[in-house]
Amino acid sequence: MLSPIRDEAPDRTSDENQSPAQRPYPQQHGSSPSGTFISPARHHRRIPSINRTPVKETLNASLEYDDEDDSGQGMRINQYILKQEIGRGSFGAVHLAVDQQNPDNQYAVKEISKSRLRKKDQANLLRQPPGARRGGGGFHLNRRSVSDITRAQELSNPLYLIREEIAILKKLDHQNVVSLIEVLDDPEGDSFYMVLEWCAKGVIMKVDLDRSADPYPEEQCRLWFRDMILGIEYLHSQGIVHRDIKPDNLLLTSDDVLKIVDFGVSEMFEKDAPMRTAKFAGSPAFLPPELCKVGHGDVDGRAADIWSMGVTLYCLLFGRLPFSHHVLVDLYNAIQEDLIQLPTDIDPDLSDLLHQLLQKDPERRITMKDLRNHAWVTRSGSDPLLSEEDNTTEFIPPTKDELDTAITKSIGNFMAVVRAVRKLKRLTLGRSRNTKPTKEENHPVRSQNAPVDQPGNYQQQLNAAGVNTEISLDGLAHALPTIHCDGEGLLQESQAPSIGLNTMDGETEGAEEWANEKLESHLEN
Ligand SMILES: Nc1ncnc2c1ncn2[C@@H]1O[C@H](COP(=O)(O)OP(=O)(O)OP(=O)(O)O)[C@@H](O)[C@H]1O
Repeated sequence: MLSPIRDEAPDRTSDENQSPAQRPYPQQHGSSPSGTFISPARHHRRIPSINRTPVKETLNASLEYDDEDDSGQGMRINQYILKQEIGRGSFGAVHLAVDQQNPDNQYAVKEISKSRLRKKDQANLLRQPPGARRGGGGFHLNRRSVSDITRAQELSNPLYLIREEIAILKKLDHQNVVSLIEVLDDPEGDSFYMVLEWCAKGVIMKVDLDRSADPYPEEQCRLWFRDMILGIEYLHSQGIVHRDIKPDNLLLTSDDVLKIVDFGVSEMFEKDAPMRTAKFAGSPAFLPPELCKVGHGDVDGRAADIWSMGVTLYCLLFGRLPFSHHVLVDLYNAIQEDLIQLPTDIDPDLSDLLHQLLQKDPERRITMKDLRNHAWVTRSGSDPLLSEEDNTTEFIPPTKDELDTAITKSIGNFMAVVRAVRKLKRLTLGRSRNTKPTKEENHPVRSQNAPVDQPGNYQQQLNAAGVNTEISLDGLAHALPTIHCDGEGLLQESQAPSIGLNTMDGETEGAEEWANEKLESHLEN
């Protein structure tokens, strides 16, 4: 049941009489003010992350000061040159960084002070009953007892202090969740560093108890809310409850893709576990009513995230918090008891959604399944989101279109070679285009009699056969080492990453089989 809507408009700091949709679009957020928003491709199919490689852990990083650097910072951690500071969290600064070898590659490098982390760790420890978990980050990993963890482990590897956050980020691979690239420890210093995917437009909105912001147009909010749904649905499917969803933890890339960040208070559960938790964590203004009660006991972590999504959506739409009091007790009371205020001219679908998200009773709050199909989210069904199954699946095989349109240069090269192999076989075997080759012939590069096994020879053979391969020598040299002709298979596992296969499932395992299948179907077509 919907809670009643108050007639008065919310108290805003500016443009009191305008509905959010009428307000001027805040240019600093960088999208078209007036254009019709078209639901982006990522809402209709999962885009595999092209450059996803396993997260590196570097325990012997060195911090160098470069006196000649004119960026104002003059610092380098291994290959990362630190540029300007872009923000500050409770454990240190965040810098824009570039790769020394390839300055076009930009990253966000988050510094984490070991001493501050240890202090927080100890404070947490003191607050917990005997036998409870220890360790940093505030996680509750798999709800297992970790009493066997020794101080020696912590001392031997300081990354241990944020092991759960690293574990979570390592596990995740989704277009709406920030990627962790590397974690580095400088054994000589007080800091370690997390190298994250760079989100050029930064925090989506700065709003808190003391601050309001320019609201976004409703359609822009709908698109970002859809990103949020996909990201959080994926997290939940991985057994992760974020626990701190708020505009501060949503960043935008240069092309306006929303990324969820900061897993500092997240909890990870066994897959398919009920995800219930008694932990009190998150930012007060975004806490659900069930966590604002004294002695609240276990609550459903997913429903808690959904409430915070509601508060966040409210902020994006109206530029202010729905419940706002400086005294914590008053804030918690308001969250538990006050009705939300909405403008009278609001789209009824949006009003319905906000009431369902900010439903005080977690048992009656909208579920993710209903949320993804809600009329406001899908424009009454005319703009559906990609299916839950596609969104939460671990391994996304590329579509034929994705392969053929050469998502990456190297996949393009690979497919060009496949086409060339096919042409060459047809010519050397004197087969017509329509004759179906035998199975043995169908695997030219696997065949014992394959024409060549060296890139140079191969090029010669192609040329001798008069094949116009459309492949530059560079391309061939790049792609061919991934193919060998000894009857063992198509790809040398170690080289699979060079054609981007590891990006399909985060590992090279299965790449050979995948490539064989792809080649086979290409040869048959
Ligand atoms: N990947 C990123 N890309 C771009 N900017 C980032 C990125 N990560 C963080 N930032 C910027 O740095 C600021 C601080 O981030 P950080 O995660 O340290 O702070 P925080 O969210 O307050 O964290 P904490 O909970 O640790 O205090 C963010 O508000 C944001 O402006």
